[in-house]
Amino acid sequence: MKEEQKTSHEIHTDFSKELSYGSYLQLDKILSSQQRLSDHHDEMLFIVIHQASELWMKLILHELNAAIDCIRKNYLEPSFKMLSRVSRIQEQLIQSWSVLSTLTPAEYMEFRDKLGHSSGFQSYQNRLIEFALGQKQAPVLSVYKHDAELYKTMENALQERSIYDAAIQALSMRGLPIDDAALNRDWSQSYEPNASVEEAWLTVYRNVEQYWDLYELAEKLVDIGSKQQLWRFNHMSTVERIIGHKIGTGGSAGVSYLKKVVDHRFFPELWSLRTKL
Ligand code: HEM
Ligand SMILES: N[C@@H](CC(=O)c1ccccc1NC=O)C(=O)O
Repeated sequence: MKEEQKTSHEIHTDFSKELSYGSYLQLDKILSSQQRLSDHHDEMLFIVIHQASELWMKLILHELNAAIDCIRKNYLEPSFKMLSRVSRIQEQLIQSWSVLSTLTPAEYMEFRDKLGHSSGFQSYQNRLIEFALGQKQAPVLSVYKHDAELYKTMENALQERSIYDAAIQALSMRGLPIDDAALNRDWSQSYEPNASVEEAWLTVYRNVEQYWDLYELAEKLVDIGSKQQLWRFNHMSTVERIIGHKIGTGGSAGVSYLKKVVDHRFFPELWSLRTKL
């Protein structure tokens, strides 16, 4: 005789000793971390958007750092999957501006004064992503000087090779001539464009059948660099929509500062080569 069908409810009823959904995901911690400083309804949106963004940034860093390790070992193929994932996460982050733009200036002004001098400028995960993508700015570390452990972590991250430094090393490992200045440099400094690097990428783009993997790497970097700029642009325009040209809580000029940030280009030769093709 056929065994009587059990409903999904009957299969597991005693969860008391087992790992549960909530304990595995530590939802007690995550879902008790939305503490509003005002009793204004819209502050919840503000907190959740930031927390969700920081979680996605955590995953971006996890993927980017693993991709850098792969590229440095010349395992380009495995890095592609991670870099594609980074790109998709960036799309999620870009989408979050659409949710935040439902916050009107009047709603934000209800609780903005509670934020004091705190600001996204202090997001260390955002700085770690910028460092991993090659935008090294030592002065931004000064905001962490009151936290010795974090300061040390950030100083160490500043000294690490970026994904672009790893890609340039991969060009060299493939026999493409690269100036020593681009291969052995002070990694804590932002990368300066170099003619030999542009020439090497041009060789890759002109001979794709011979350098297919480097070509794919380059295009993945362009995807990530342009999405990072798109995130910055959408941040700037959402901020303008919400606070106009008020100065920032972090002490910057606000939107005019954010406009300058948008101008920064990651992976410069991957852009300059396009005019020469
Ligand atoms: C009402 C919403 C928001 C406003 C009005 C706003 C405003 C600003 C302003 C004015 C700055 C410049 C620094 C300062 O003087 O404070 C800034 C920086 C920043 N914000 Fe926001 N922001 C908002 C939402 C967000 C969200 C949702 C994120 C996501 C994590 C974010 C991340 C950042 C980051 C990373 C910076 C540093 C940018 C840089 O220095 O390159 N912001 N924001
Ligand atoms: N800089 C913003 C404040 C702000 O947006 C903010 C404050 C605390 C935590 C995260 C923030 N988000 C991004 O900058 C402002 O000037 O209104």
